[in-house]
Amino acid sequence: MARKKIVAGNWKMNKTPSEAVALVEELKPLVANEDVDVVFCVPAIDIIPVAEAVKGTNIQVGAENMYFEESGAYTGEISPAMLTDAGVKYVVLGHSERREYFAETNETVNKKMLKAFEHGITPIMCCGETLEQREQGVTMDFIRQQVKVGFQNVTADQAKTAVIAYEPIWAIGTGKTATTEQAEEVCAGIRACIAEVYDEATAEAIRIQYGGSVNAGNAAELFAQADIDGGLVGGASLKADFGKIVNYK
Ligand SMILES: O=C(CO)COP(=O)(O)O
Repeated sequence: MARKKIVAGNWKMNKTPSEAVALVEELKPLVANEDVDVVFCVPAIDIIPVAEAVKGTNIQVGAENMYFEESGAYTGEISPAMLTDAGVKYVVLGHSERREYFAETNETVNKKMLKAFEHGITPIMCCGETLEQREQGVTMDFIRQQVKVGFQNVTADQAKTAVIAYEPIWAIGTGKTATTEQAEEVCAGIRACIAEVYDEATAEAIRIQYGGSVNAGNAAELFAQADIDGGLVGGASLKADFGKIVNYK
């Protein structure tokens, strides 16, 4: 069975609540496409107004991070129950920016993965190599470790519903997209890794996105690859171009 494509915008630290609502209103008609899962992953403070603004549309709301405890003395953090109560269906975990600036590790990503599943939130787990790692020829070793540790104790049934985003760090926000061949090669490698950890059925079901300078011009070719099931889009998710990416065909 063909996997349904999933195109998610990662707004990062952009848009105040009122700007967020205005952007949703602008994008709503442009992203109407029932053949694709469309997700807006937005800053925590924008989640409630965005959830309200997307009511009655095909757009799902995602968070950009989440903590792995239920509640308590964790000043500044957001719990899984807070997200689900606000209508969140997806959460981006382990984005390279969180790994670089906020000390996220494979182990904390794994704890968050387990919590997300427990609460019925679909994780979009990010992985990806640095330029140095690519040049050293260790891309797949590094990514396999991110995936294997990130999925520790995740069941096959849970893994089947998960999303993995392959985002080469050197392609994020740089305008430098991985070539279609490079992107497909790694996404196929991630699927093979899932097949090893679980089984073929899980590898066939899991959705793998490419992220890193996806735009209206390159989406169609990237999403046509056998192992690329959509995209995680940064910069281009904040403008009308996102509609063209969702309607890439
Ligand atoms: O980090 C990304 C999405 O999570 C990619 O960002 P850009 O699309 O701006 O390169």
